[in-house]
Amino acid sequence: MPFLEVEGISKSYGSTKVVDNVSFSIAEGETYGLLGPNGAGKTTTISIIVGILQRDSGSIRINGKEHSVTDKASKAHIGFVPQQLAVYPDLSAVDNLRFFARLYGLSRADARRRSEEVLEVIGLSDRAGETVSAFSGGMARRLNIGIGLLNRPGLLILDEPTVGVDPQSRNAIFENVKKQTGEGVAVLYTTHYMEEAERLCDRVGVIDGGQIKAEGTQRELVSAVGEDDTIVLRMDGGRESAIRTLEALPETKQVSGEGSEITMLVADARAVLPQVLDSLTQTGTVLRSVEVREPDLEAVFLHLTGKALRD
Ligand SMILES: Nc1ncnc2c1ncn2[C@@H]1O[C@H](COP(=O)(O)OP(=O)(O)OP(=O)(O)O)[C@@H](O)[C@H]1O
Repeated sequence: MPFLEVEGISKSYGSTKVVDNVSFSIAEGETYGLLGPNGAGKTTTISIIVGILQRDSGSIRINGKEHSVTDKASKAHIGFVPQQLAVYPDLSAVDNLRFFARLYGLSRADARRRSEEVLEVIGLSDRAGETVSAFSGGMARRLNIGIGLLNRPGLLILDEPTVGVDPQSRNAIFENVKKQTGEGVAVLYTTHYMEEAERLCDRVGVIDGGQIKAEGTQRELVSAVGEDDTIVLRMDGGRESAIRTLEALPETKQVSGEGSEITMLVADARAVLPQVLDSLTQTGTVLRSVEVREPDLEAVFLHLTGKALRD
């Protein structure tokens, strides 16, 4: 049973549908990415799940039960890290955590204990007493994530958590997310960065104009849109005979050569690579290098929406 089940949620402003019949589910320990450009409807979808906004229709189940934002137990399943920083700049990191832990209803002693644990998780234990206004953007964002972890949520929702963050903090954020999924937390992660969706998410929902256009693992999405893989082979000589060998393989869609390089298109490079290497070895071709290029989510997005993912 999935931990989060979103079914057919919609939201309109006036006559504009900004979330249009969106459905997806996330299992325990799974990271699900909502990938789409600015204005696609990611924040609105999240705001509905968190309860900041009301949906016009659709249903949400968490841990098998109808999710109601007025139900404390239901809300306690969710840890939410908003796009905008929601920390007090004049307080220290530890005081921020203790304050929010008390807001979540933890006793004073539990709030202290949990704040120390969370500082450890987000890697800020040695900066705990420093005022947040002295933090870098990335450190403040890690603290923001820490607040989302205080109540040990089963579902962690992060809205574009790496925007404007330095590479080191970005990696720390990724590690935090992986640590959480390792402990069984279901993660909903929105981004307009294809690389993040590819690196972090088990499954991705491609969202545009309020609609989920396609969903699956990167591999599934790429094969669904029918983009071919490319294999680039470099060799010292014998290019023409190698091309003839490769053209004879049943899986080959296209082969072309230039200089010491051969480029071939196939549906699934990983599946045919052993055969490609075998047949070239048999005909005496000496390879210098082999490179496999699989189509990325950018190509998928372009294919599905007719536009680029980037701003
Ligand atoms: N209160 C509102 N009134 C009218 N339109 C709104 C309102 N809030 C959001 N929208 C519109 O809804 C659409 C979806 O916005 P949303 O913030 O969910 O997108 P997003 O994918 O999260 O993008 P971003 O990363 O820029 O936040 C946008 O076209 C936005 O202009």
